[in-house]
Parts: sequence; structure tokens; C-alpha cells
Amino acid sequence: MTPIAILLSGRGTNMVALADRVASGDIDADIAFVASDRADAPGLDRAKERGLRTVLLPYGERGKEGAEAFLTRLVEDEGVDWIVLAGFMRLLSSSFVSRQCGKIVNIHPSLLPSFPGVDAIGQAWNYGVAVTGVTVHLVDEKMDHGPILAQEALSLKGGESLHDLEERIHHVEHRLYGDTLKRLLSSRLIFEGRRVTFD
Ligand SMILES: Nc1nc2c(c(=O)[nH]1)N[C@@H](CN(C=O)c1ccc(C(=O)N[C@@H](CCC(=O)O)C(=O)O)cc1)CN2
Ligand SMILES: NCC(=O)N[C@@H]1O[C@H](COP(=O)([O-])[O-])[C@@H](O)[C@H]1O
Repeated sequence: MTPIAILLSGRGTNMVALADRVASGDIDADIAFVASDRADAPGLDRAKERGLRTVLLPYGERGKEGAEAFLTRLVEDEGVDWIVLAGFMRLLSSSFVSRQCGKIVNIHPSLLPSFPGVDAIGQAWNYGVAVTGVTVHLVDEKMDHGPILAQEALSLKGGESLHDLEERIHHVEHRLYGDTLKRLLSSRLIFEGRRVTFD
């Protein structure tokens, strides 16, 4: 059973989807804690409802460096093997990423490298794309730049609203992230440049 930590800043629906699959035994992991940079993140309440340990990262009091030092101590004390970002809206420093030996994974609601950063779905909608999707990627020191582990595309439907599209993308996320994490925890990663395959 692999110890993981989940980091979020918002609603936590991706955390819930992962936690449910861990609880069912489908994903062979132990969620050591769920952490957020925001005390008001609804995802923290959802984690507490599931009996998960929650942690507030002290970005407010200690800034980025202090918050990452706090997180590093927690990760090392708990023997966390993978850090799972699920709507965590803070850029992690290169020193933090390298200390974790790159064992950080993120989900992003677009087909990277298109539409990195915040509001990716809104960016794609406003651009008028015909196809968008979801990316699961390793985290490096840059924003939404790390090697891609999985992607799934979806075509926009005539007449659908932005809200409809957001709902369909989140539905894909909730399945794809769990499927990819399950493979990640049971495989070796083979790197060829930026290309990553599971062994
Ligand atoms: N080193 C990395 N850190 C993070 C990555 C990554 O790929 N590499 N992914 C992000 C998630 N993310 C979108 O995928 C994202 C994170 C942060 C921001 C952002 O603008 N943050 C600002 C301030 C946010 C705030 O104060 O609330 C900042 O950090 O200065 C946008 C998108 C997770 N981290
Ligand atoms: N740049 C990162 C980013 O945009 N992440 C996105 O934040 C949302 C979090 O939702 P959730 O809190 O309900 O899981 C998800 O759509 C995730 O892909």
C-alpha cells in the first residue's frame, strides 16, 4: 500500500473520486493526508467527512517557502511516496519538486500543451475549439509542463453550454485520474526524453 498525499485548493471532487477508489481497495494506496493552501476549501470538508486527515498549508503566515518547508516535513514524516495535486492552485518551487524526486502528479482540464494555467476550460471555450480534453502529467518546475502520463479527448457538442462542457470534462477527470494513478502506483516509469511509458 503506497502512502500518498492529496493537495487541493477548491471543491475537491477529484479528491473524492480518488478517495472513494482508495477506500474500495481499487487503488492500492493510503491517503496520509489531504492538504490545502486555503482554509475555506470545500474539499477539506469533504475529506473530513471521509475521515481523512486534513492539513492547512501555512502560505498565509509563512509564505511559499515556509509552506513548502512545512509540507516537506509532513511528507517525510509520513513517508509519502507520491504527492497528488487535485486542483491545487499554487506553483510548487523547483527546489520542492526536485526534493520530491519528481514524484508529484497533476490533473489539468485541457489537452496540454494547449491552455495551461488557470481556467483552462474557459480558455478553450473562448478560443472556440472543436476538441478539448484532460491531461494527467508529472509535475516539474514549470507550470503544466511536465511529462504527460495520460490524456483523453472529448469533442464539443453543438448547443452545449460552458457549464455542460465543464461537467463532461470533470466526469472524464474523475475516471482518468484514478485509472492513471492506479497504473502509476503499480508500474515502473520508462522515460525516453519527454515520453513516458508504464512498465
Ligand atoms: N511546479 C509546478 N507546480 C504546479 C503545477 C505544475 O505543473 N508545476 N501545476 C499546478 C496546478 N495549476 C494548474 O495546473 C496551477 C497552479 C497555480 C496557479 C497560479 O496562478 N498560482 C498563483 C497564485 C494562486 C493563489 O494565490 O491563489 C501562484 O502560485 O503564484 C495556476 C495554475 C500546481 N502547481
Ligand atoms: N491548473 C490546474 C487546474 O485547473 N486544475 C483543475 O482544477 C479543478 C479542481 O476541481 P476539484 O477541486 O473539484 O477537484 C479540476 O478541473 C482540475 O483539473
